[in-house]
Amino acid sequence: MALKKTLTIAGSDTSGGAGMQADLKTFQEHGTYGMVALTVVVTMDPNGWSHNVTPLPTELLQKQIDTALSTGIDAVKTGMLSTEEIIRIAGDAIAKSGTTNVVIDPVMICKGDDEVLNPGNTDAMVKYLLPLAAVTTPNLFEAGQLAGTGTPKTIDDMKVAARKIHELGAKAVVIKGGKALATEKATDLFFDGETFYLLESDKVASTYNHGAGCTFAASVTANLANGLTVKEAVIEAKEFVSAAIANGWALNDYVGPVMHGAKSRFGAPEVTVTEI
Ligand SMILES: Nc1ncnc2c1ncn2[C@@H]1O[C@H](COP(=O)(O)OP(=O)(O)O)[C@@H](O)[C@H]1O
Ligand SMILES: Cc1ncc(COP(=O)(O)O)c(C=O)c1O
Ligand SMILES: [Mg+2]
Repeated sequence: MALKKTLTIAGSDTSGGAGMQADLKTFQEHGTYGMVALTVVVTMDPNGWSHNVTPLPTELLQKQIDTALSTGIDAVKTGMLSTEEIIRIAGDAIAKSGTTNVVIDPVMICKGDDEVLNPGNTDAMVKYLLPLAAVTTPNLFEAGQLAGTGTPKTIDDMKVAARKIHELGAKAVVIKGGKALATEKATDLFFDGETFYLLESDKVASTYNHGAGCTFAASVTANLANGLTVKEAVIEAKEFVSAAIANGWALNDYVGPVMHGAKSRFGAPEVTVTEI
């Protein structure tokens, strides 16, 4: 039986919760065939868990992309890209990929680490990636950077940022309020270019949410490959990640990854969708 082919152009989170590890686990859970073009390797200091990001040579990234694209892919996502050159290479790859199922997760920051990867990358993402996006999935901070509005603090701020990001070329936008937004529920704003929707689920009190953003975007990607509409894809992804967060666990004293396979094992918390 032929499977839908999903590619992630992303970094390796050696601790396994985020990055391409989250993407592959999520692709598998959605019944798609996962492939990786690796951009950077993230390692952690065993004493204190601070992150170290090591880029791979760009020629090697290009060879991986050529390999994966030659198979004919059904959907592609981007994750941690780290330099302007890598962002440009990813943009060229997506333009050549032959699929419009393109999910741009504009990773600029890792949870628990305050350091912005490379502030100059925002311009490159706007130039090379947003115009190709069927959907982009910034968190609050990333949405503020892309839109140039500063970090949204309210749903109205999120609407303004989503509209700007849509004007920059992304066909649809999900701004993840997550636990940072001061709302009772875990609230994300979905904008399809015409209508705004709130996607809400119960906020999980746990801090074991490492990899939530990658898991959400990978879920959207696999859903698009499987033929869902963008709206259907983001709603299922919200269910998928809510289940993963609700079952997050402690890997060690420093980090708690989400449980990528939770939805199929334990079911998903309820997600409500409200047009606003
Ligand atoms: N504590 C939480 N409880 C329930 N859902 C959450 C929680 N934190 C984040 N989410 C959801 O997880 C998804 C990823 O969001 P977020 O963690 O903000 O992204 P990122 O990892 O990119 O910063 C979103 O759908 C968000 O609403
Ligand atoms: C390789 C890599 N990609 C992406 C991320 C972003 O992860 P999140 O899903 O928590 O936004 C991280 C964070 O550690 C990472 O190491
Ligand atoms: Mg993220």
